[in-house]
Amino acid sequence: MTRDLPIVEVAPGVSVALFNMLGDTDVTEAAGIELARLLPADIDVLVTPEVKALSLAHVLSRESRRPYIVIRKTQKPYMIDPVAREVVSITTGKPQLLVLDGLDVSKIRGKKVAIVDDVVSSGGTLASLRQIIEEVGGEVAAVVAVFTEGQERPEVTALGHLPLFT
Ligand SMILES: Nc1ncnc2[nH]cnc12
Repeated sequence: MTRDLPIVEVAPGVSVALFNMLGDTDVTEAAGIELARLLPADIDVLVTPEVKALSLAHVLSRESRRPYIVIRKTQKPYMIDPVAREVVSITTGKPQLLVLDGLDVSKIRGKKVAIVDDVVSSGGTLASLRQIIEEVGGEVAAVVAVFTEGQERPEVTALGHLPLFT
């Protein structure tokens, strides 16, 4: 399976080969099935940030038979005691929020968690996700992504690596 990735400038002097799985059923299915094979057997729950990795988390959940929790980018009125962290992501450039609904805390506390993302690049999102998960008593036992980008990330289980153009 091949895709041509457009080179997009996301900040002055920083360009990425943009990988957007949203709406790409074939890539999402293939990547989810492959990553499910690489998932450690003792993982209890998957945690994913909205929105680009959401359908990947669905496939991983189905394949691994583990539930998944979505960390939102905005706080919703229906959330109970939300846990929030600010993050600066490479593709947005602006500070954004990551918010865990308090209702999901009990699904993470005391559990072995795998973080699921599409691309791990600067690691900003990953660091904030870790903080939220650890703050509510979860253990991050794996990080899985379709691609790492830029620097090498031995702690991330990925299917490939993308260059960062600086
Ligand atoms: N190359 C990329 N494509 C999509 N999202 C990204 N986030 C960071 N790098 C990215």
